[in-house]
Amino acid sequence: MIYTCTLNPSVDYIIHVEQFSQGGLNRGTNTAYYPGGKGINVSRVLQQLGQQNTALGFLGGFTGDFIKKELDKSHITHDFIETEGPTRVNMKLKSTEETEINGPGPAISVKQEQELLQKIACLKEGDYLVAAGSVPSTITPDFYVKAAALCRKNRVNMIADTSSQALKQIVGQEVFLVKPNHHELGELFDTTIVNVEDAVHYGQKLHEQGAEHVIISMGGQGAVYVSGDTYLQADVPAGEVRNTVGSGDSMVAGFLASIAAGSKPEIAFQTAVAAGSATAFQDDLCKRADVDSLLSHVTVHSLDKGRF
Ligand SMILES: Nc1ncnc2c1ncn2[C@@H]1O[C@H](COP(=O)(O)OP(=O)(O)O)[C@@H](O)[C@H]1O
Ligand SMILES: O=P(O)(O)OC[C@H]1O[C@](O)(COP(=O)(O)O)[C@@H](O)[C@@H]1O
Repeated sequence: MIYTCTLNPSVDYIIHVEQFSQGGLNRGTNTAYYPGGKGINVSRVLQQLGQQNTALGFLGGFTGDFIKKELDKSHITHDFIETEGPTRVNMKLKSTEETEINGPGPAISVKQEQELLQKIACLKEGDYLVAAGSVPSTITPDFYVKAAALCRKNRVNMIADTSSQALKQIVGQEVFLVKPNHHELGELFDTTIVNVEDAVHYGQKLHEQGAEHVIISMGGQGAVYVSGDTYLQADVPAGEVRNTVGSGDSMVAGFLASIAAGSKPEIAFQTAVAAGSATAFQDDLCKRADVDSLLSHVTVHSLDKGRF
């Protein structure tokens, strides 16, 4: 069984403004609301790709109700812990540039945090837990480390997609997959990742420190995969980019859906890139048909390990 865990979900509010003027009155041309937060995005794409899963985490208020209704509409099982305050609204402003404003999210009590850890402690051998997104400031900063310890104890495959301090803490833990983007990877090692060589070099370090599979996404420059003796690089297919919010989450879902269906890592990586790009090429997250039609346009090359 696959579980996703979103500590700080969001309603993603997309607003298009033709010429954004800072400090002025701006009127949007079109708007949309999507259930968001990294784990929830992974749940939605997994469902599209035929993998039933359960979404865990914290939700509250009218925004939390919206997310639950949307998940119900998509037939995604969920088991959230209710917060008193409302789930945040993250604004994604589309103008000549993409600007994101992600809120802090509601307060979470120690009791609520314990409740979630108890749910994670009940997962069974062979299950997958996708722990994705930022850790709210009101819970213990090492929440993902605690989750990783429970997963290791119960032989649950943990996937971590996070950034900043939470990513730093997960390094050194035995996890199934980590998927930083190249900015997050650079921040982690206090460097700048400019090319595939850099991505492989630092990806290797994550693998050596406990991550079985490592994917480094590089936006329009494609992605790199590192595990054992397998080093792969993929280019992105051609297409018109409409909205990259959720592309990274779609990659995680693409990889996991493919692995859970019994594919080899090469195919799972190709599916991951197809799913990431399929999301980038439309307003909402990708649909199964989009991923299927992009798959053959994603070229995956083996990289010679001796080069690194
Ligand atoms: N400009 C783009 N063109 C095509 N695909 C893209 C583009 N930007 C992102 N993607 C797809 O989405 C994946 C994840 O994007 P990235 O921005 O690196 O992740 P994140 O959303 O985690 O920051 C990429 O590997 C690629 O497959
Ligand atoms: O938990 P964080 O880091 O604030 O991120 C939450 C945001 O990330 C998203 O999950 C999108 O993530 P990606 O673009 O990295 O795939 C949005 O849905 C949400 O608004």
